[in-house]
Amino acid sequence: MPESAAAGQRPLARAVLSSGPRQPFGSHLAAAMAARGPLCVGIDPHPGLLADWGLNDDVAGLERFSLTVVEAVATLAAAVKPQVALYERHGSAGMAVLERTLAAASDAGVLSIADAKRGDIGSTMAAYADAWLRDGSSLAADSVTLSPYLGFESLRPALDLAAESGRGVFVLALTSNPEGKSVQHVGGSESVARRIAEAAAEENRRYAGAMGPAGLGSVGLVVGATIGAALVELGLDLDAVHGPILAPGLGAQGATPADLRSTFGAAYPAVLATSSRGILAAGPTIAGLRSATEATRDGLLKG
Ligand SMILES: O=C(O)c1cc(=O)[nH]c(=O)n1[C@@H]1O[C@H](COP(=O)(O)O)[C@@H](O)[C@H]1O
Repeated sequence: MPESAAAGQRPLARAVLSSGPRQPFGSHLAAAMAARGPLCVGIDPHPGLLADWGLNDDVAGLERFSLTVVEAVATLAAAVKPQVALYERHGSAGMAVLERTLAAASDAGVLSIADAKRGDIGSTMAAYADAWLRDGSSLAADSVTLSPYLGFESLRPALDLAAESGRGVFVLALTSNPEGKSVQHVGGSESVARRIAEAAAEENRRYAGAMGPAGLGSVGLVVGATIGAALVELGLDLDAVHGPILAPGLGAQGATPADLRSTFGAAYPAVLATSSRGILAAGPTIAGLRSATEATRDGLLKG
């Protein structure tokens, strides 16, 4: 029996785990990206996609959709990213489907990123951390997206619990939506986004000993593939972060693999590109989803 299952915990994605003690999330992700390529498949069960797949916009449709995506891409993608809002809109039964989706991803050996974008004052943040990052929680994923709008340090309970439990976080820095600029670019050369990147770098330095040979920390950033020249304009040094960069915007939001390479430059090896609708539109067949995933991944590898 795997050591973590023996301890009564739901195991991290086993396929990318080497044997031995639990490793930090950044090491798992680096290994998964090296083995499978730099693609995360977003699981976004939008009502329109459910309809296109011939499914009802209900809990049964949600479950069929989610488990089909996991089955199709688990051996091809470095990670899957269920979008929490699209489960939450179905109420408690929808959240139960999310739990089963996370469990299915773990069983299938693919890392999970719960796209929950959580952020609150520290005492409440501790409860969010318990939900998404604590061993034994039915919603615990391998990592979670966090919003630092209440201040990076307000995320402390999640940062500490992630480090303690071998999980990871992705903190929003430069988001893919055009409105993000109105907050994230404020401050010019001392921009909000730059402060977030510096705080993430500092956090990864604190846990540098746990980084593993691949050198990826477990505190990642979210930086959209659609941001154009913002990294240069704002002076963000993503190399110094030493963590994974989750890059949404590929496909449905218009970014191409070539955009990713030009946007991220020397930091590209740390970039985990994520696409949801661009791949999900190829369903409902497993073969369709697999071929869209492979084509997207190959595009990223070739640039
Ligand atoms: O944190 C995210 O994943 C995220 C951050 C961001 O800046 N932009 C962004 O699109 N996302 C998420 O990434 C997914 C993008 O979906 P597609 O546009 O369909 O590929 C959605 O689930 C968004 O919520």
